[in-house]
Formats: sequence, structure tokens, C-alpha cells
Amino acid sequence: MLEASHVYFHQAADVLELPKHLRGILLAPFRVIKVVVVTEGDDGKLKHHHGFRVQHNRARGPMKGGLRYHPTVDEEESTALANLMTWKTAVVDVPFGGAKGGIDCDPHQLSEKELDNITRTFVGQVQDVIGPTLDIPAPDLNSNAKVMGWIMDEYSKFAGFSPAVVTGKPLHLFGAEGREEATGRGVMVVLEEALKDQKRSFEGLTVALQGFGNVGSFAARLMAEKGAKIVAVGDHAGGVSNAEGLAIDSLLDWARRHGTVNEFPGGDAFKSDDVLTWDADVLIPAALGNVLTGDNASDVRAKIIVEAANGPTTPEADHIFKQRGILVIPDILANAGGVTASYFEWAQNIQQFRWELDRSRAELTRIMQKAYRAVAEISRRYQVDLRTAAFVLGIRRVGEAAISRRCYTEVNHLSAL
Ligand SMILES: NC(=O)C1=CN([C@@H]2O[C@H](COP(=O)(O)OP(=O)(O)OC[C@H]3O[C@@H](n4cnc5c(N)ncnc54)[C@H](O)[C@@H]3O)[C@@H](O)[C@H]2O)C=CC1
Ligand SMILES: O=C(O)CCC(=O)C(=O)O
Repeated sequence: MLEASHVYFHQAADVLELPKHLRGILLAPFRVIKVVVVTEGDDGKLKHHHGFRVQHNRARGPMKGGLRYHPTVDEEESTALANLMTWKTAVVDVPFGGAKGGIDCDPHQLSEKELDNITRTFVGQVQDVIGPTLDIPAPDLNSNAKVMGWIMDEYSKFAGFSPAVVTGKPLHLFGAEGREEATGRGVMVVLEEALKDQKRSFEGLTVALQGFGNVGSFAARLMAEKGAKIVAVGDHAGGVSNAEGLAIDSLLDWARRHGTVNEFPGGDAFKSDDVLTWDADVLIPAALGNVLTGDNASDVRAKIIVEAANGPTTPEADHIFKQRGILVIPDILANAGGVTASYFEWAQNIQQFRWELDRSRAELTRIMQKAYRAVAEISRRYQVDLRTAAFVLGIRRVGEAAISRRCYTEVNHLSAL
């Protein structure tokens, strides 16, 4: 994933004719934090996990990005995802830099008490490098509002009551109306804009989705409300399809109760990975990275791919999609609704003021539409795909801020890159 994020960066840097030394400065992470998280399990035995926080760039503001709980979390993945956060926050023009991190644990194998313990131990280890004006974590794969509440509570023991240290919190702990649905809503909004460019709408559009967690489930519900037919959904345990469109509210209820879409009675079962090559107008990967590769890209049947997940497409697959005329709406645009609503939450926490849901939705829609239009305009002007255009926009904004602030002096020793 790190290699892919660099390939995409250089494609855009070529368009911008960025000199080599600036590329090195912009690609190098500001700081990489690695800790060993030792906790006592429910069985009384010591357990250890590895925790990571990569703070990539702070030219445009405090660093921002999710905290992921998954066995595959490591320094390289966190670095790639932190890097993407830097361009993403710039694409939607929110006043943040980029960071990302996680812990290499599997929450499905842990009790709530064990997960709470691991989270709080990690927060204790990074508390001096996170904070409302430094680095603000948020939910990501396998982490959620409850975990964000624990982070706020633990950090507040060190720094005093600090709701703005983390976003995606529960509403009763100064979370924001609209944050939970925001990434899925942003996915729906950018797809709607792309469809308008093709003089189409959601009515009758068929959609296949990989992942039915926070992002996938909200995206599915909002698209279905607009008239789309969600014909296939796959997750970690299986897949379910219905050519007439799955009943999304019933599927949501089933997934909430069973932890998976598998065996949902309102459709036919299939092998989870088959969702990627499903016969649908639109494919939305909303789970893990690197799922669309040189091995399966030629078999993808959708004509539009919306990257709700981070880094789902390898450069090899991206090249094949370009050759096949498949439109890819890239992650740093498509899933930027989450960090945009996180910005709303952070701003509300700092002002000790709360917005109504309608305001949050309206502001989110406005920002996502504006970002899509800016990216589409660059794509037309430079005759490049939407991914390259989004990177051009992000890199230009970050580069301008870094040069104006002379941030590059911090990473002079890396100028040989
Ligand atoms: N939560 C957020 O606000 C944001 C999330 N994202 C990205 O969206 C993606 C999904 O995140 P969330 O929905 O928050 O996570 P989640 O933990 O709520 O849901 C993850 C979904 O992926 C499925 N999944 C896991 N392993 C799988 C596998 N091997 N094959 C198929 N499906 C699998 C799970 O079953 C679940 O349905 C991640 O790539 C994340 O980085 C991006 C921007 C913001
Ligand atoms: O809401 C946030 O701050 C970050 C969300 C995130 O991790 C992402 O956009 O990938």
C-alpha cells in the first residue's frame, strides 16, 4: 500500500513538475511512533500488541486520521494511510494535516474489558504527541464511537477535560450529529456528482458493495433511498445477493444482530470475494486495502468504482481500469466525508457549541460537491484520471502551505530522497 501511495503521488507530482527535493519533503513522514502495548488479559496472563501512530504532515494544521484495530496493522500500512490522509484533508480543504495509526489486535477475539485496557494503555503511551492542536484520532476499521469515548476519557486524565482530542465520539460524549453516517453520505454525494456528469441518476442503478460496516452500510442505505438497487453485499464472513435489490433496512438489522451479512434470508448466498466482480453498474469497495489487483481487475464488470475503503486499488489494477475505460473515484475524494464531519465535530468541541443534524448534512454535501467539482475540473484541464487530479489538488495545497511556512526545514535531512 505504501508503494501504491508513492506511485500515485509521483503521477501527480509529474503533472505538477515538482522538483525531486520537494517530492522527498512531502513524502517523508514528520514522525513515526511505535509502542509495545502490554496489558493483562481476562485470563490473568500478559498480552502484548504493537501500536503505531504515523504523523505524516502538519503543514495545514493538526494531524488527523483514524485508528485501526486489525491484525495486519503495521508501520508500513500506517505510513501509507497517514500519507493518504494528508492529501485527503487538503482535497476537501479542512484545516488539518494527515496521520493514521492502529493496533495489531483482533477486537473479535477480545472482550470489551480487554479492548478498553489495550486502548487506554496505548493512549497513555502516545498522550504527549496527540491532542486537539497536535494530532486528533478518529474511528477506522474495527474501531468505533465507544472506543473514541475511551480515548477521550483516558487522554483527559493527563490533559484535563478534552473532547476535541478525538472525533467520532458518542453523541452523549460531545460527538457530532452526522459524523457516524458522514463517510457513507460523502460516498453517495460524490457518486451522485459523477452520475450527473454522465447525465444519469441513482434511479435503477445497480450497486455491489464489499464491506457493510460503518461506511458500507450508510452508503448502501443512502443510495437505496435515492433509487439505487443494492444487488450484492460481501463482508468478512460471506456474501448475499438479490437481483431485485436487497432490503437494506432488514439487512442492516440482520448484520447488527449477527455481526455479518452472511446467511441473510432475503437473498442468495455467495463467496464473499465474488462481490468484486459482480455484474453491477457500480462497485464500492468499503472494507480492506489492496483488494483490486492485477489478478482480478480484468474481471471487474462495473463501469464505475467508488473507493470508499482506503487504498483498495493497486497501481496495476488502476492501469487496467484506465485502459478499460472504468471510472475510478479515488479514496482521497470518495471517503473524505468522514474527516470532513470530524472537522465539524472538532470545531464544535473547541467552541463548546453544537450543530443540528440538518446543518451538518448541508455543510457536508456542499464541501463534497465542491471537492468533486474541483477534482473533475483538474481532470479535464490536465487530461488525467480523477485519482491523479485529486492528488494534484491535495499536493498543491499542502506544498503551498509547507513552502509558505518553511515547514520543509523540519525534514531537511531527508532531502536526498
Ligand atoms: N469509518 C470512517 O469514517 C472511515 C473509514 N474509511 C475506510 O473505510 C473502510 C471501512 O471502514 P469502516 O466501515 O469504518 O470499518 P468497519 O469495521 O465498520 O467495517 C468493516 C467492514 O469490512 C468487512 N470486512 C472485513 N474484512 C473483510 C474481508 N476480508 N473481506 C470482505 N469484507 C471484509 C467487515 O465485515 C465489515 O463489514 C476502511 O478501509 C477504512 O479505512 C475511510 C474513511 C473514513
Ligand atoms: O475522521 C477522521 O478524522 C479520519 C477518518 C479516516 O481515518 C479516513 O478518512 O481514512
